[in-house]
Amino acid sequence: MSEYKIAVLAGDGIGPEVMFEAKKVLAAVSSKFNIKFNLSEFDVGGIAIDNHGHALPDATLKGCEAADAILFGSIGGPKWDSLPLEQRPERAALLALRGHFDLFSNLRPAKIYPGLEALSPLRADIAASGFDVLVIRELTSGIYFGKPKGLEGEGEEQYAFDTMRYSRREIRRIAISAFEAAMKRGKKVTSVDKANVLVCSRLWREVTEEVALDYPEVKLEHIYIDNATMQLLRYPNSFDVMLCSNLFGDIISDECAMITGSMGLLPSASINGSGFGLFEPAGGSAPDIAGQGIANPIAQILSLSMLLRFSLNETAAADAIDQAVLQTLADGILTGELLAKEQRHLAKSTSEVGDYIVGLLA
Ligand SMILES: NC(=O)C1=CN([C@@H]2O[C@H](COP(=O)(O)OP(=O)(O)OC[C@H]3O[C@@H](n4cnc5c(N)ncnc54)[C@H](O)[C@@H]3O)[C@@H](O)[C@H]2O)C=CC1
Ligand SMILES: CC(C)CC(=O)C(=O)O
Ligand SMILES: [Mg+2]
Repeated sequence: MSEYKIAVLAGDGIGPEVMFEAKKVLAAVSSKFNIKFNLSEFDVGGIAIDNHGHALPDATLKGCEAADAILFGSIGGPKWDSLPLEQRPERAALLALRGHFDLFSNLRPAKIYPGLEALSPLRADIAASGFDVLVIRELTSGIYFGKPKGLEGEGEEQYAFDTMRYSRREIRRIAISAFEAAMKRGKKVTSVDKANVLVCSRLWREVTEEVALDYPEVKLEHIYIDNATMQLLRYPNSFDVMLCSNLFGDIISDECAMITGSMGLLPSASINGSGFGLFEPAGGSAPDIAGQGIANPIAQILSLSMLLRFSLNETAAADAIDQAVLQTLADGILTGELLAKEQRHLAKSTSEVGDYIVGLLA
């Protein structure tokens, strides 16, 4: 029997609600596929500040180091918004974890599920053309990791700055991730930048072109970020793999999530060079809906599937979860944000969606 250690960090807001469903799904695949999972749960984010005085306590970091993979919920919320940036959950825990484990390669797959075209906010004829994109986002450098500085000067001349910095090495390794992924998909990489104004983007283009030489079967295109946000809505099926820097990938992946119908459908995998990873929904702690039992658990459950596939190589279990999610959506078992106002009375709760998926895995 295979046996794995998973660090479970549910976090804040809807994090614990959707994590509860993912753990039910994990128990179901454990029985079905005879795999033993030893789960260790740790505080992270705002809850960790409240309980331990720090968003990423030592015990949490050590627990993650001891694990085969990390299943992460989401963190942050209004309660901790007024803290200095360096103490906020987003920087002190999430960016810290990404940096600590060198999780540079962030995979965010987004697709319109068959039969669910009407859930997409895209115009119907455009949605019908299909949408299946893998955003590959650089996750441990760029402007989120450049040293911030503020405040200097006085009055209206007071200023603050953030720094965007990319090395050739950092660009090369994320570009390789994108080309490798494209080889297994539609053999097209669209690199998103702002090379008409940013020097980092000029280097990004140059290195991406160099990497492309090793992948003659893959078509490389470059697009400016502003145009990319527009073309995603206009010709969504013209994209396959979108290669993005940290900031642009953050923005583009939220747009891709919404094209599929909801932020609550988009999982993500953040992986380092050794295959170790942290797996989390692409969205945040959704304070506007937290505590109501209405959050969509699918992004968290699909993040679990990515953990099984990418870090543990448990392909059959991952496939079974993906299949059960597809079936659930096709059967119309949907949380409220996926439904039109007049159909909201048909909405299922977070736990009803989780239970349905578990039922399909029995
Ligand atoms: N990885 C993480 O832990 C992240 C944390 N955050 C933090 O989360 C907090 C809230 O951020 P927002 O900007 O509001 O972004 P958000 O992603 O939490 O929410 C944006 C919108 O998507 C909806 N949404 C998100 N997940 C959903 C789900 N599973 N089911 C149904 N609807 C869902 C929310 O209700 C909201 O309307 C902030 O403190 C932010 O810094 C934001 C992004 C990522
Ligand atoms: C702390 C933020 C960078 C989190 C976020 O928005 C994301 O990873 O998508
Ligand atoms: Mg984001």
